Amino acid sequence: MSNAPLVRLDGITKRFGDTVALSELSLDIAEGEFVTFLGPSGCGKSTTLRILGGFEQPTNGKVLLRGEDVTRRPPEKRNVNMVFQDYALFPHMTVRQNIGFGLELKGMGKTEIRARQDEIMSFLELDAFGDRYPAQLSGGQRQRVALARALAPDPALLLLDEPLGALDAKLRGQVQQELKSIQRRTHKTFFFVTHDQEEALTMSDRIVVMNKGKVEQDGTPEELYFQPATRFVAEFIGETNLLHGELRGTEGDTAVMDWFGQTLRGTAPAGLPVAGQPVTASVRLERLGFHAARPETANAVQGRVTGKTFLGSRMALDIAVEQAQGATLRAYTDAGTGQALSGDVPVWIGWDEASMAILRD
Ligand SMILES: Nc1ncnc2c1ncn2[C@@H]1O[C@H](COP(=O)(O)OP(=O)(O)OP(=O)(O)O)[C@@H](O)[C@H]1O
Repeated sequence: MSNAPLVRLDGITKRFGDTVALSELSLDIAEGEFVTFLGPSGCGKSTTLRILGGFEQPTNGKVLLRGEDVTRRPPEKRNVNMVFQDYALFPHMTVRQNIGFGLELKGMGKTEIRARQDEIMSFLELDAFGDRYPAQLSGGQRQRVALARALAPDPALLLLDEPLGALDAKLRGQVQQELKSIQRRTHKTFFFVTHDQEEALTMSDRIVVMNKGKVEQDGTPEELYFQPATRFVAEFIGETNLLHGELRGTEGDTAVMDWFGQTLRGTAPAGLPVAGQPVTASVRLERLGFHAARPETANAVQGRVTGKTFLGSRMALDIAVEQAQGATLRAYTDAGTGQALSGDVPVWIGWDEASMAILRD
């Protein structure tokens, strides 16, 4: 069984009465991965986490840990630990006691517990807070104690349910970096749940985008951002241009589409509709380039700047593409280029094939 993935979810369906929270979800997680489950409210993220943790039973399907079926095994017998959004620290226990709690449950001896508490407090820079109670800590420190308590028993898998939700924006960014660095240093497998796409892009090795109880797309942050397979993913992650047109055909990984009389080339996911059908393409704002003359890029159209938004280090431009019946594009450019472009003179806009993903609906 040594080749088995750390976690395998095998055809998990979960129903609550008439609600289908998860529908035949299958997923492997390798040892040491930082996997983020991303999706809108109600898509089944917490339910998946609860099933992995043993707090909930699936209606159908299996949960395997290192190849072993643990579907019916209670949480304390799984070697999996969870960090909750509200941390769930014991208010009447000190930091040291909170960290020791899981170790006592495991039946560790006093000396061993003390050594492990010291080790984990030093690792997470909590040494100075051992005798404090949760109420005497800042939000970020409490978050670290929750993490220390969950890591102390050395679980094979750590489940994190929106653990940064209670932190303000500035602290959140800092704790994101910390959490990522802790994951790297411990080589632990983190399964992180969030509905915040930016957080997912920043922290993860791999993102699983969920929609209505199903996996919408599973890939690296770069793949999901630049090669979204579906319209849902393209719109959920970052800002994008959606170009509505008609599919001309596919040649290997390339798809050719007609966009109001303009022929455009992009990357094609598996399962595209047949030629002649309406399709949507996604191209990110920062992938559009401005040129005085027609560029050599696979895609080039002429347009006029109709609006400018100053964003500090860069500028967002709205462009009307006259050759495409006035359809609009939005692009980011540096502030200097943005300022120099006038709405009176048409400008060429170019982007390459790899920058545009043709989407499945
Ligand atoms: N105990 C329950 N009883 C009935 N329905 C439930 C229960 N738990 C979850 N659901 C339903 O299952 C679906 C998935 O819920 P889940 O909590 O997994 O979503 P989520 O993606 O974690 O959402 P959020 O981001 O809001 O936490 C929802 O429609 C929810 O209403």
